[in-house]
Amino acid sequence: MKLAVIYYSKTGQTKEMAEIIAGGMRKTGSDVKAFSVDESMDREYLKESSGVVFGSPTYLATSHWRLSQWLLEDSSNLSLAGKLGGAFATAHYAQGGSDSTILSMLGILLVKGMLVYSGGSAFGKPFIHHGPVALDAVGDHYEESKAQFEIFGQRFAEKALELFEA
Ligand SMILES: Cc1cc2nc3c(=O)[nH]c(=O)nc-3n(C[C@H](O)[C@H](O)[C@H](O)COP(=O)(O)O)c2cc1C
Repeated sequence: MKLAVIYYSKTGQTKEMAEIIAGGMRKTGSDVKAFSVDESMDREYLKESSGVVFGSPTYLATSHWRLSQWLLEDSSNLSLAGKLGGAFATAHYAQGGSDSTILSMLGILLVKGMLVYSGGSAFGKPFIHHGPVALDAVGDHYEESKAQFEIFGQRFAEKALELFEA
C-alpha cells in the first residue's frame, strides 16, 4: 500500500515531523513518500496512494498559505476523494493556534471528500485528538513530541490497511 505525507516547511521543523510520521507509517510495511509543496511531486504515486497526511507550521493560528494553495490549485486530478486524510502542525506555543491550524486543513480534506482520521483517543495514550502537534517554544516539547508523531504515522497506516487492504 502507498501512503504520502505532504507538507510546507520554512525552517525545517515541519519537514522533520513529516519524516517522523513517514517513519511510523513504514513500520507497517507500507511504501511511504514525503513531499514538500515547494518541490515537484510524483503525481502518479500520489494518485495511487491510499492515504495522505498534511502538515503545516502554524502561522497566525492557521495553516500556511502555501499548503492551502497546494490543496486549492495543485491537488486536482489526484483523486483525493475516498483516500484517508490526516493533518499535523508545528507551532511556538500551546495557545498559539496549532489546533485551529490542524482543523483548517481537516476542513479542506472533508471538502475534498477524504475520509478524515485523527489518531483518536480510542487508542489510549498518547491521546491524539485532532492530530499531532510539536511546540518549539515550550520546554522540551518539540523533542518529546517526536514519539507521538511516529505513533500517529503508524496508527494512520494501520487504519489505511484496515480500510483498503482488508
Ligand atoms: C510569520 C510567522 C508566524 C507564526 N505564527 C505563529 C502562531 O500564530 N502561533 C504559533 O504558535 N507559532 C507561530 N509561528 C511559529 C511557527 O509555527 C513554528 O516555529 C513552526 O515550527 C515553524 O515551522 P517550520 O520550521 O516547518 O517552518 C510563526 C512563525 C512565523 C515565522
